[in-house]
Amino acid sequence: TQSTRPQRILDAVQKNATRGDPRSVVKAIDHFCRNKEWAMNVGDEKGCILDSVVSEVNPATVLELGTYCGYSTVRIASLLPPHAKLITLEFNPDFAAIARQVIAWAGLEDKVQLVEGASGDWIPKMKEQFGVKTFDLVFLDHWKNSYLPDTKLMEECSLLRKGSVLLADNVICPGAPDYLEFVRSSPRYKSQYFKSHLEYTKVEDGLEKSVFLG
Ligand SMILES: O=C(NCCCCc1cc2ccncc2s1)c1cc(-c2ccc(F)cc2)cc(O)c1O
Ligand SMILES: [Mg+2]
Repeated sequence: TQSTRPQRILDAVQKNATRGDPRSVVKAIDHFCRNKEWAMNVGDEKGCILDSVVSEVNPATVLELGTYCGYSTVRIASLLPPHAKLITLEFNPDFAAIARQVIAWAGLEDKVQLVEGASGDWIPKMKEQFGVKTFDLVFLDHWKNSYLPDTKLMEECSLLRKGSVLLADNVICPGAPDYLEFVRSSPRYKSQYFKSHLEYTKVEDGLEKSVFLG
């Protein structure tokens, strides 16, 4: 039967990465997506910026919106302190099934809770379902036109505290113009743009880091 791209990414991980070695999982996916088939992982160039923000924040609680194959999930979880928790939401069940296996191959299943469903449904249930008070870091990498409504929803659900960091992928390509305008003009956020490139290409893209001021 015809395999899907996420399945081919998982195959590349299982063939080329070492079980329990997150860096080898990241390397295997980047090699596959750069040399065989493009895929919408945050990638190595923006991934380094992601790593530096995660290390700087040193979060105890992380929310990732948009898991895909688990590439950024593995990058983030591999940098978390012991007992820290990452909740990642994925809408597509086929992507979620592959991501679970990629996260397991990296040996990070104890740090990661993968939840299947839509961000708009799950954000209001975070506290009651997962005992989360607030998120120290949120990585936005899901539907680009959901970045802004979901950020407002997280505020309304008191999931952000003074100092919570939002890091958004793809603010240039495919783009999230309404979100960018909001976080850059709101007095409740301190925003900073990290210029980079669309994963595995020369096209401009970047990450927007926005600190919630409370
Ligand atoms: O759409 C992208 N990413 C979101 C996929 C949507 C998956 C979702 C997850 C989820 C979880 C919870 N609730 C709702 C949702 S919806 C995306 C697209 C490109 C791209 C760039 C240039 C192209 F020519 C073609 C694609 C690059 C990227 O880095 C992306 O992240
Ligand atoms: Mg992305």
